Parts: sequence; structure tokens; C-alpha cells
Amino acid sequence: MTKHRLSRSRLRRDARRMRRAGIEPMIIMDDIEFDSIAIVIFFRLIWRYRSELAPLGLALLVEAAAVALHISQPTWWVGISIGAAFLTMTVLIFGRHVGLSRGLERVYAAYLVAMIGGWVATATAIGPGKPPLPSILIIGGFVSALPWWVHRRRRAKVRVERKLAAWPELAEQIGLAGSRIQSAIVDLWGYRFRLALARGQTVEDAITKIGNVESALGARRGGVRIQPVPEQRADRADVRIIETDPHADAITWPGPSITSVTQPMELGLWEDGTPVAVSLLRRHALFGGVAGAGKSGAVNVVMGNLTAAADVIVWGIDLKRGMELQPWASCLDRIATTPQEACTLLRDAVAILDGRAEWLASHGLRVWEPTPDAPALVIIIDEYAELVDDAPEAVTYADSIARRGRAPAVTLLIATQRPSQRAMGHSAVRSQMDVRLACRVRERGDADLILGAGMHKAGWHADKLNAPGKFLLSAPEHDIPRRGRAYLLTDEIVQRTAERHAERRPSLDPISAEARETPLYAPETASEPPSPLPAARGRHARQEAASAAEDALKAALANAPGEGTSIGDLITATSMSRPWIYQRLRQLASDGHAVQVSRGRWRDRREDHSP
Ligand SMILES: Nc1ncnc2c1ncn2[C@@H]1O[C@H](COP(=O)(O)OP(=O)(O)OP(=O)(O)O)[C@@H](O)[C@H]1O
Repeated sequence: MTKHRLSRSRLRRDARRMRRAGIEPMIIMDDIEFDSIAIVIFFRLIWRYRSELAPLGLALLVEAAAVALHISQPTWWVGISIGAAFLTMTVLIFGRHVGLSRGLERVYAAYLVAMIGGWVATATAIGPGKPPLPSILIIGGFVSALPWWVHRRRRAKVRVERKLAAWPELAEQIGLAGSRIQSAIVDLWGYRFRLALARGQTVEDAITKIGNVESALGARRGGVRIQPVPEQRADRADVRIIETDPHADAITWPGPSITSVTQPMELGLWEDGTPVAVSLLRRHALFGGVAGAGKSGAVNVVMGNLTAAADVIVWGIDLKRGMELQPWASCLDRIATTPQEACTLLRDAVAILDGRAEWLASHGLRVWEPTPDAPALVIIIDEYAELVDDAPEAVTYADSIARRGRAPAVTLLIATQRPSQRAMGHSAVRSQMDVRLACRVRERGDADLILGAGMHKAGWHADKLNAPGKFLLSAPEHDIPRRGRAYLLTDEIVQRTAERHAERRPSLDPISAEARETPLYAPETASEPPSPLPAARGRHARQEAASAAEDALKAALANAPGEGTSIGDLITATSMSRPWIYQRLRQLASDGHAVQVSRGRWRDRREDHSP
């Protein structure tokens, strides 16, 4: 046999060529010891199966520790017992902070700590070889390892790790040579990883290779999605592998995803298993679809989230005698179940909107920033068509809120089966909806009614949705037709969530509360369309109105008698609302220009009469 001395780089090059030709290279050189190959293979196997072998490794470690402790420190068993008990409690109580998110996982980890601690303490005292300690270690260790071996998430993680370890080779075969996997996450529906592309490769290159990626990773057809990363780096791509269809069954609501109305809330999952997140801050929403398509289900998800946020108040109108919203009654600041109540509720909302708009204008502010002390107001109207039929005068208020409610954070969420012109009361409400969620509809035209003209033609096929809770979502951040499925809240979950959230609901801020008590537009005239506010007439007109009112206020204070003038007189003199008057009086008082003579009576500051 001729001896060949080959350089390593040459070997690697040849091996690569053979692989490309479909031959798995097997290089045997007579200067390599067979036993060293065996050792390498042995350690490779151990590394490959490290997760499955972890219990064995742990048992060996425990045995070694016990031998060492028994020989050197046999009296330490007391300290070890106390330490183990302490650690067991710590794992149970604080385990969630180290990744043990589920209760069962914490119990298992605590059980292991207690078992190992107890065994090591006993072995330290009497010696690890003393019966029955060896049999306890072997049998107890085996039994304790069973949950670890069968744990679904662990096995899925290991399977994905092994698959991704082969990526460099796979990437070379599918034309993405040089790309690297930066991080991977395994979840319920499959796994996803971030790909660092090689120099010169683009996300579009990766997208054109989707079929090859599916084949290389053994995924199902259509089971791989490749997208640019949110940070818009051209040399990175997010790859998602869907192994289980997330929409196959109802998806249980995982709990609220927001703590503030300023955050986007999760309504459900897209087909690729990623969450559907949408913001409702300063946006009106329309949920449509045939009876039984899941509108109320989607409203429940919104309720579950909004009631978890401390900076939003929710009012509800449910003319089906409260059938849909009643379970949330404890979290609703107000609920209307009759046409008359609905009308009053919407009229009050307009008064609040006006009060806030005026306050914003007088402070030179553009929008109402929700906080727990000054919460946003969301009005949920279930089956809007019933409101139109039973309380037509309420539509004027709804229209007003739809047109002017965004900046003062007074918004509508309307659910209706078919938002035709008639069902919407021939108002502009539908055109003002910023977020549109279409569940299944009967006819193509109905998709356009909910989502907007021409949407069906553009691929928004809400008539093809085939299960309750499935939807298409159109919003400023969602402009491509993708199917989502809403989370499902069972009646028990709704009840439990409402009970839990009821304690932490905010109340109306003073500006809004005062505006509601003293509406800018008197209730008698309420059924007429409200006249436009200064805020709606443009900046110049608003400034003029504000400065004229300011002058009138100062003049009224200057002309006030010694005992001061009443708030009612100031309202008459300025034609402004009570909150505006109070706010300006507070400001003038702190600047030293006005004084409160007695309760509700004010005048300007005069040297001779100063109190
Ligand atoms: N996200 C969902 N996942 C699975 N099933 C759902 C989902 N949403 C609703 N469903 C099922 O569909 C049924 C009807 O849903 P829902 O009451 O929400 O429909 P709807 O569109 O509000 O109907 P209606 O207009 O009559 O009030 C529910 O009882 C539930 O079983």
C-alpha cells in the first residue's frame, strides 16, 4: 500500500468535491490511529446525545460529590440537608425567573433538588456505598429521569438543534453557502431562526430559495416563511418553519398581552403561528362578519386586554339585553342595554370628547396621552345595526365620536354583521374606521363593505374564511391579506378574567367627569347635530376663540364685585365650558392674577380688597 501524506486543507477540499458529486467521503489513512477515531466518535456521540444523557451525567456527578464529601467532611450532612430544603423552596417560589415558566416544571425541578439533596446528605453521613443508597440512586434516578426524557418541549428543542447543526452543509447545497444561524426558538407550532446571510446575499435571494429550504429541513410544502427582520438589516432574515397548523383547532387565549392601551394587543395568531398584534390607541375599529363567525369572540379578546390596562376606561352598548357584554359588567365603567341608555351614554361620550378637546386646545396640545389618571375611553357597541334601528338619534353622537374622537382618545369599537349604508344609519361612521377585522362573510361584496371598496379584488377574500374566529385584518400596520385566527375565551375564562381585572379599573379623570356633568352642548339640543368645536375649525380660528374667551374671562373677573362672581356667570360671559373655566382660573390664581373669594366665587386680584 502506498503511503500518501495529505495536507488537511487538501483533504477538506477533496471531501467537499466528493460530497458535491453525491459521494459521502470516507478517508482512511494509515497514519491515523483507529483507537483515536473511536474516541472521537465516542465523544461526538456523547455530545450529540448530551440532552438524553444528562440524567446519567447528573447521577455520576452526585455519586462523585457524595464520595468526596463522605471521605473529607462527613459531618456536613446537616448543612447539606438545610441547604437542599432552602433551595427546594427557592426553586418553587422563584423558579419562574430562571425559565421554569410552568408550575409543573417548577414542581419537577424542586422534586429533583429535594431528592438529590436528601441523597447526598445521607450519603455524606453514612457513605454512598451503604445499602440501600446505591439502589436508590439507580432506580430513583431512572424513575426521576422519565419525565425529562418524555418532556415534549425538550425533545422538540433537541430535534431542532440537531437539524440546525447541519445548516452550514445544507446551506451550501441549496445555494445559501456561508449563511449562519444566529439564534433559534422552538415553540408550539414549529421553530424559527434568524439567519445571518453571507456577504452579497439578500433576503430576496433567501425567499427565492424557500422551496429548497423546505426540502433541506424536511418541512412540509408551504411550511416555511422567510421575512426581512424588523430592524431592516439587509443581511439578516427570519426563517419560520411551521410544523403544526396553528389554525387547525381553537386557540386558547394565553392571557392579556398589554398593560397599557398604548401598546399593541394580541388578538390571535397568523397562519405561521406568530401573534396578530394591533394597536387600538386613538383608532376606531369595525368588526364584521356573518352570525356565528366569531365577532363577539374577537370582542372578548379585546375586552380581556383592555381591562388589563390601567389607562383605559371601557363603556359598553349591548342592545341584545347585555347578552354579550354583561359577563364583563364588573370591568365596564358603564353599560347600556336599552336604546335610551345607549343614547345617553353616547351623548355623555360626546360631552367628554368636547371637554377634552377644549382642554387640549387651551393647553396647546394636540392629543390626549392616556395615563391611569387621565384614561382613554373606548366605547364598544355590539351589533351596531340594532342601535341604528332602535335609537336612531344615537347615530348622530356616534358619528361625532367617529369624526372627532381620535385626538381626545375617545374611540369606538363597533361589531356588526353587515355594515351596509342602512345598517350604519347612512352616517360617515364606517368611513372613519381605522382598524377593520373581517370574519367570514356570505358574499364577496360584504368583504368590501367591512374592509373597504375594492378590497376583495385585491385579495381580501373574507368569504373564503372557513372556521369561526378566522379573520382578515386591515389596519395601518397590516396592509396585506393574511389569515388570522382569534384566541378563544371560554365563558369560564371570561368570568375569571373579569373578576381578576375588576379591582384595577381606573375612573374618569376630573376634566372628563366635569365635562360629562356640564356638557358644552345642552342635553335639550343634543338630538341636533353638535355644532363644530373650535378644535374642528382649524388652528387659527381656535386660537382666536381661545383668546377672545380669555379676554372675556379677565374682563368678567375685573368687573366682579368684592364678593366675587360665580362660575355660572363666568360661563355665560365666556361661552366656555366649566372645565375650561376651572382650568383657566387655576392658572390665573397661580400667576397671581385671580383669587377665589369664597366657594365658587372668583374675582381678579386687587390691592385694596386682597384677602
Ligand atoms: N376564535 C375562535 N376560535 C374557535 N371558535 C370560535 C372562535 N370564536 C367563536 N368561536 C365559536 O363560534 C361561535 C360563535 O361565535 P360568536 O358568538 O363570537 O359569533 P358572532 O359572529 O359574534 O355571532 P353573532 O353575530 O350571532 O353574535 C362561538 O360559540 C364559538 O363556539
